[in-house]
Amino acid sequence: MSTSTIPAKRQLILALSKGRIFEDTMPLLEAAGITVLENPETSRKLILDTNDPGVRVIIVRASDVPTYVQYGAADFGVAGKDVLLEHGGEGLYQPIDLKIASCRMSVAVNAGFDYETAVRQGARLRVATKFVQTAREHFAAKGVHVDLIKLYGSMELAPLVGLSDAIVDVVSTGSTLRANNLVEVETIMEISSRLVVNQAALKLKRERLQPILEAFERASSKQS
Ligand SMILES: Nc1ncnc2c1ncn2[C@@H]1O[C@H](COP(=O)(O)OP(=O)(O)OP(=O)(O)O)[C@@H](O)[C@H]1O
Ligand SMILES: O=P(O)(O)OC[C@H]1O[C@H](OP(=O)(O)OP(=O)(O)O)[C@H](O)[C@@H]1O
Repeated sequence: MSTSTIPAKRQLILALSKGRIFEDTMPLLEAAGITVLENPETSRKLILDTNDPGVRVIIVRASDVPTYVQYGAADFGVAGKDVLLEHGGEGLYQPIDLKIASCRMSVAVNAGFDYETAVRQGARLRVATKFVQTAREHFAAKGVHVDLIKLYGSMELAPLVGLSDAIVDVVSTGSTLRANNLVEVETIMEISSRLVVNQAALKLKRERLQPILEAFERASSKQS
């Protein structure tokens, strides 16, 4: 059956990012009976077919997943809590914590930097991060004055070359911090990835979406 014979309200588009989110979402899709027929690591295609002619996967940057879903260009997607907090969640229904791509959001500094004393003495800190909303809220709640420097990657470099006193970044094994002689001084929050659904799609395509959401929920609760 070609996609053109499937009514629009039965066609679904899922937004995923390459790498850990794509890989960790595959078993959940399999649990819903959906197999992606192409591998984004080896193919340059951005729209991937599945064994279900009514379901396609689009490959976008991790931080762009909420935007595609918010505007309805994708019906649903998978995004980290870190990314969702920066986006704000407008237009998104977030029904399931998939408990994949688990990590934590932390503050880290150069091994020699006395963060506690700097905070206690009311120093103004320069903080480099991709997660400016989360960092702003964290330091405001602590009453710490910060100048935030927006970066798009490799945050760990910033304190090493004097761009910042501290970073706010995600940490999993801690090996990137250790390799760069940085220490974690505060955990801001635990992070995992969530299923996000376009609010209009949830109403208009509920019949098609519901069984997939239920399969994701069952499969993710088995993983935890
Ligand atoms: N080291 C890690 N271990 C486990 N989960 C992680 C790790 N790093 C990031 N994550 C989680 O996985 C999600 C996707 O990470 P990924 O590295 O694929 O994208 P990114 O490079 O951070 O995003 P972008 O390409 O938009 O800059 C993150 O939003 C975060 O929730
Ligand atoms: O504590 P660890 O296990 O070392 O993980 C932390 C690292 O993981 C992420 O980077 P990633 O591997 O996703 O590379 P990226 O920054 O290029 O996305 C994050 O930005 C840290 O650098």
